[in-house]
Amino acid sequence: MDSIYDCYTLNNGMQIPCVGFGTYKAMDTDSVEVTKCAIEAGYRYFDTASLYGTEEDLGKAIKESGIPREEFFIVSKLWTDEMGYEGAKAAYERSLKRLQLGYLDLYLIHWPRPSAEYADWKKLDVETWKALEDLYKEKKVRGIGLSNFLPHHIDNILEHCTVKPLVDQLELHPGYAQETALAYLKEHDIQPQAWSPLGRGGRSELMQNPFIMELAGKYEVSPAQICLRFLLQRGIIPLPKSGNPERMRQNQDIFSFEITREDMYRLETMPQTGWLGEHPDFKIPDKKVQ
Ligand SMILES: NC(=O)C1=CN([C@@H]2O[C@H](COP(=O)(O)OP(=O)(O)OC[C@H]3O[C@@H](n4cnc5c(N)ncnc54)[C@H](OP(=O)(O)O)[C@@H]3O)[C@@H](O)[C@H]2O)C=CC1
Ligand SMILES: O=C1CO[C@H](CO)[C@@H](O)[C@@H]1O
Repeated sequence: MDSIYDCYTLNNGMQIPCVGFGTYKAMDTDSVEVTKCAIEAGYRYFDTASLYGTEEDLGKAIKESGIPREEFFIVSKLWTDEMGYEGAKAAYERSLKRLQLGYLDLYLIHWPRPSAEYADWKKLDVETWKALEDLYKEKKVRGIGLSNFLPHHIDNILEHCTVKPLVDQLELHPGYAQETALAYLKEHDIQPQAWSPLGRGGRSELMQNPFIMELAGKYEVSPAQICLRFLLQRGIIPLPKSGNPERMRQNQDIFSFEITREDMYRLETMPQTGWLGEHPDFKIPDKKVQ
């Protein structure tokens, strides 16, 4: 991988860029401007969701960029209150409408269950997946996948599917390595993607971790670049978000250095902070908590 334009090949033969741009909280600033800025910085892969409230502005920025649609890789996700066969199909149409696009490159189920107490999640997941399979078979979407699905959730999908998931988007960073989930994804040829790859950045625990800071000094890069390069070298697609042009640039400047095997091992085995966001079985986000 030499640049953010380089791609992995997914299990259906489709190409996916090795770095994406996250749009959650892009609404905190002017998200059309933020997205335009990210496009100018070179990003073409954008991650959104019906939850984020960024689909309309992302669509607007794409349109106004004048860059052909095919040069972008656009991913959205259906929220927990849009699950079920009919719910998922209708949600896809709403996302397309907000984005003003004719198709998405990937459409994902955002969470495997609507709440920790929701007992019948297996049935709901399969019904939702069937809708995504039909969208895929009808060629309305280029690819379909999962988000926040752990091995036991994916087992259920694999038992009932006719189309295999292409990707799974998980919280992944050096403080939360998720080895078991990653080994499972590798075994099943499902591409891992990292949400909150910077551990939510800013002055977070991860950005101030002494070992990450030591490596940043050694490689003459920032702590954020260490986190992103670490994911890249593990074959994981990071989806960093930034509203700041300098940090947008910095987050894609991760191809001119290589973390040694020894330092990779130290990063892989560093003390874990655990999950910072939510856990797919214990702490499920509420749509109102944005
Ligand atoms: N599937 C899912 O359930 C989830 C998916 N996601 C996706 O993943 C994306 C990224 O995750 P997110 O939670 O936003 O967290 P990130 O780990 O990407 O961190 C974003 C924060 O880091 C700051 N930041 C960005 N670049 C740098 C840098 N170089 N140095 C220091 N700080 C920096 C940003 O501030 P600033 O803007 O000021 O630069 C922002 O506050 C989301 O936008 C979304 O698309 C996220 C959560 C859950
Ligand atoms: O995608 C997402 C963005 O972050 C939110 C807050 O952690 C999550 O709930 C959601 O899944």
